[in-house]
Amino acid sequence: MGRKAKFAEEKVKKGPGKKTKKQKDPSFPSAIATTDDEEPKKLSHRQKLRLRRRLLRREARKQFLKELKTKKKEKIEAQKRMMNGLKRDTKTDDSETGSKMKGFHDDNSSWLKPKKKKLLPDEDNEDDEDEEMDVDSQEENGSEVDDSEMEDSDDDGVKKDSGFSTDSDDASDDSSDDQDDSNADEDDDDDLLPFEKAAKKTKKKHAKEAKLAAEEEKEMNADHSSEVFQFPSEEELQQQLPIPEVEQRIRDNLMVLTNFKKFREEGRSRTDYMNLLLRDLCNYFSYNEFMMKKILNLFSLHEVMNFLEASETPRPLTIRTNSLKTSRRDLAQALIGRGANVDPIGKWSKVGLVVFSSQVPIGATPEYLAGHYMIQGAASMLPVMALAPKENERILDMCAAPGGKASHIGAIMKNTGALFANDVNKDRAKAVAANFHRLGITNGVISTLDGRKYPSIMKGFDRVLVDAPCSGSGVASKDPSVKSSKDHSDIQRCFNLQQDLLLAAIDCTNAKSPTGGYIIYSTCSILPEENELVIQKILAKRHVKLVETGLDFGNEGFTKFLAHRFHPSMKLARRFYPHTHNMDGFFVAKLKKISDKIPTTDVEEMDEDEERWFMNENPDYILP
Ligand SMILES: C[S@@+](CC[C@H](N)C(=O)[O-])C[C@H]1O[C@@H](n2cnc3c(N)ncnc32)[C@H](O)[C@@H]1O
Repeated sequence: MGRKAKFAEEKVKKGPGKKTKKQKDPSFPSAIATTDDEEPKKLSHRQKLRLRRRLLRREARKQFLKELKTKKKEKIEAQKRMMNGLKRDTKTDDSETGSKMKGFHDDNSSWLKPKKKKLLPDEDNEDDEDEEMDVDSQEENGSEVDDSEMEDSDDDGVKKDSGFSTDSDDASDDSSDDQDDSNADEDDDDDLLPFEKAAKKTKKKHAKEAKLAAEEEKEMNADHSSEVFQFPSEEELQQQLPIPEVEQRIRDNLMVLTNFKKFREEGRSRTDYMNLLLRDLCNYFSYNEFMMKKILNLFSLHEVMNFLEASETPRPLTIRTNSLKTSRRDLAQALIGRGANVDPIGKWSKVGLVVFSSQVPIGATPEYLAGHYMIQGAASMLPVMALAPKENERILDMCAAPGGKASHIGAIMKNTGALFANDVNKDRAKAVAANFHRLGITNGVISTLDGRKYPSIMKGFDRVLVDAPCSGSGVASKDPSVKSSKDHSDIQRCFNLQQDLLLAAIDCTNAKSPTGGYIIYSTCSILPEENELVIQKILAKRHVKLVETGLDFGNEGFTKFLAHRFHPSMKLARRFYPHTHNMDGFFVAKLKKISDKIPTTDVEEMDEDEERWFMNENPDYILP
């Protein structure tokens, strides 16, 4: 039966029996310890907020766990695929030719995501992206996911709440509040019955919550305009800020620029803010103004940060299997046996491997010395894939040193036909010879001519690769000097040489080749002056057309840039970026030679256009 609760009136004690001495009065949860005449409790504003947060957290946790599960599954499947792929490699690696591949796909989206932590907030989905990146790296390290790593601060300011706290977390939160109250009022409440105590406590708690909610609302409605970024005074601008403060100013400035109407300071123009941003970005990332303006012109405000950040970190170490000597599967097994952690680059390449870690220097393994692989950036494999060499062809690599791409061409040709590897730099050409020797390329002819003179010496090639000398604006992570050493005249010099080399390459190509008649133009620069503009000029000067590269990923070439317009077929070219593809910045265009005819174009008009590009020594950027 149990004992009766003392609901209303105090009953006269009949004397303390054994049981009553032992047991305390029964207590009741606050929810039922109310009298009928009390109104049903409504949720306070704060309670509603908590409830909403709780639901959101629960939802986020569910979503996160789901993503984690999918990722794990994907990783396992990728590993299985890799092993299957590697099994297949033994049969197919040797037939690594463009003819069998219809296009090069990029299904390794996870690898293609740079893993660097973001410096500045994204416009949208920032949390999602960060989380994904964290998960990636955690998975890589094989560590368990720890909720505590996803903490966000609760706006009650009491404690840092786990991002995925459960109801019980909140309950404990509440109970700690209760604890405080009960301690304070303990003495006063001695005379009260337990349910009265509970009701009092609940009322107090609601009052406290109502107060907090009112404060919160007041805070929300408060005028925060004074907290918005204050544009620095002339005096402040003269001061050298510590780097963390420059970073903060970039953040704040970006916030103003992305919501200019709302946050701008009276009397300040967008140019003022952009100039400050330019100055701070140069300072923070160590660029000169010239290069930073070029970059600001290329990307949106949001993307520019991603590009700059990605250009600060090295790209993954990648190697290309030399299919003349081994298969990717055997190479992977050999390197794994030496303590390396390797994975295929992705579906788009049958020969590329990413080296995540290695206990031995990857440039000094017995396999390396035996010529089983070439250390080569992922992007460097793309121009050769676009070239799609065939066996028994005559192919020219006009700017070949140190021979990474030339040896790739040789391997695909299976040492048949003839491979002419040229480079004007005699010292660098020695590296081509050394690499050919190590990798077992036996169909190579090495020369050290100025590529511009090549057509006067030899012509009639089925395919020509022009991996042109360039500013290197896409490889700042490898060579940071590009950030501060290049100026207007360097870019113009590159443009002139690139144009001349490409013209010579076209003149060397046999338009009537039964198997080819193709020219690949590539650079490790992201500047349109060295890419689309070069192709645009060439389209007017030679009878060629742009064709598909066969690379199914990469951004399209520009058909317009600032006030300039390029040929619509320019979209067939491909652009690769460190922040988008986790590769060096690269440009690849494929041309088909139609005939030897030289088009008659209005040269004067073309020169004027060219002048417009290069006349301004310090071109202004367009405000995004
Ligand atoms: C981007 S690198 C080539 C990299 C090479 N394709 C590889 O994959 O290893 C450009 C090369 O062009 C060469 N070069 C510069 N001017 C040249 C010219 N006028 N004729 C031929 N080669 C030239 C440079 O010596 C440099 O080695």
